[in-house]
Amino acid sequence: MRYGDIQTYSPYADTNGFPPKSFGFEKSIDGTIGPVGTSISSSICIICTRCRYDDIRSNCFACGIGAGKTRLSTMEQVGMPDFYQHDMITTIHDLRSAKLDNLESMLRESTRNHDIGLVLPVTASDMRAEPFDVIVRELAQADYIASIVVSLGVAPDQSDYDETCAKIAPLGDRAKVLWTDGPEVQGLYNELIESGIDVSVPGKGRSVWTAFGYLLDDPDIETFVLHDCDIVDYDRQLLTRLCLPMVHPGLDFEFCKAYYARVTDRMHGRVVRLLVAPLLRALMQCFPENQFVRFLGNFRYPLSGEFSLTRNLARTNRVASDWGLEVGTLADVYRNTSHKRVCQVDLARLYEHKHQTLAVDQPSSGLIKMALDILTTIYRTLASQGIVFGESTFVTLRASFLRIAQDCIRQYAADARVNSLKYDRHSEEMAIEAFAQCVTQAGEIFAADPSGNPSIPNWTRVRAAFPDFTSRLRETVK
Ligand SMILES: O=C(O)[C@H](O)COP(=O)(O)O
Repeated sequence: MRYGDIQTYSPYADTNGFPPKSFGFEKSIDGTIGPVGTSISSSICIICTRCRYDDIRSNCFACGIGAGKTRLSTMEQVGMPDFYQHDMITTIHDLRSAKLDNLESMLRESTRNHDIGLVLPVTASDMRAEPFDVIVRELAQADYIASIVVSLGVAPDQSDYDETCAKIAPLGDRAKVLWTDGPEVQGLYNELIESGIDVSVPGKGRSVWTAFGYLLDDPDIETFVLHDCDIVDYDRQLLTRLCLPMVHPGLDFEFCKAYYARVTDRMHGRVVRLLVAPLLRALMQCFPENQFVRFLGNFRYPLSGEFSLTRNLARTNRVASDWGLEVGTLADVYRNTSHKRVCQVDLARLYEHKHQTLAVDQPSSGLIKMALDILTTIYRTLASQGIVFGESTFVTLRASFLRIAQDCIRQYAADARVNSLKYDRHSEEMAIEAFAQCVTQAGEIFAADPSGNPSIPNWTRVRAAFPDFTSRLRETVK
């Protein structure tokens, strides 16, 4: 079965037209049985992860109206769960809604001889927002994480650093703030820049790369995990699911990427749904033999910012400094390991985060900038594999993209209708028009500069030139 050929109706809207997350029925507390997702009377209620798990919420902070309704865990649902596997990578589903206690005890057992380092890229404004406090509270109980690096960027003032240190104090000595805008770390960056290693572009990519360097200096850390800090309604189950595939002694994965449904009372994930999913199908039409495009097509949420990887990959992967970070990471994973060692995991939650604007007249910000960075990263990766792009390639790709994206809209509209989600078809049509323009515009950017703004070199290269760099970085952070 090729995805995209079928229409799916899912209680948790699936972004790429993949098979639904689960089929079956559930029961509301008054005994009424209905399709999964309908026993909770309001669609907004689904943003509260906890409402998914057999508890009765009288005061759901996300929606406040979950009272009197209960949802049976997936295991108790009547019907067949989604256990669909793609052809290249492994998918770890949320089949039985495993309880946090079980996951944590498995993780504690698995990490007896296996240290995990967690990277939290955060800006000063996200550090001051409510989700960060929740994240710290949850992590205080995550004793299976050996080291936590809060990589603080867009934080020019000493007070930003001081406040972050104060906020993470409950995490104890295992947590450190890596202040990327601070004078000491800037001094280290300058040293690299002067010797021709370009780390001049600030952003999430550089923050993540620097945190990897810090963790690499600790020889005990075997698994590196990363998640964003703007996740609304965070709980540490997300973290356990991201770590387990990497650390469980019975498994042999080297890279694990998260997926989830970005849904509240409507579908979000506009770039994934309206750009990346149709683009990958269009690329498959243009380059049916290309394995990398097929590999990307296996990911249910290729832009998720949450992933875990081995020490070896953290050392050998390059890191893009722009919005190409997620797709660029997948490109390096594809190059540096076997697809058999790659998995994606359902974080067993609906995921809400802060949203950026989609303003067509602002190509240097918001979702248009994100789209351009993603497209140029994909084009450059394909070119590096020997794919030849002519001007007409981008014209054809755009035409193909537009037609497929229109089909996607029809699918999302149907999915939204059956799930009682709001769906603004007009703004979705406007978005794909804007993204279609990006397809050719990114082609021009690529043609003008085929290798482009290079990614930050990998740590193997940096440590070859400066063997003591990571230990000096570590000292600086301490
Ligand atoms: O994941 C995405 O597609 C982008 O981050 C945009 O997400 P949003 O539509 O939920 O803001």
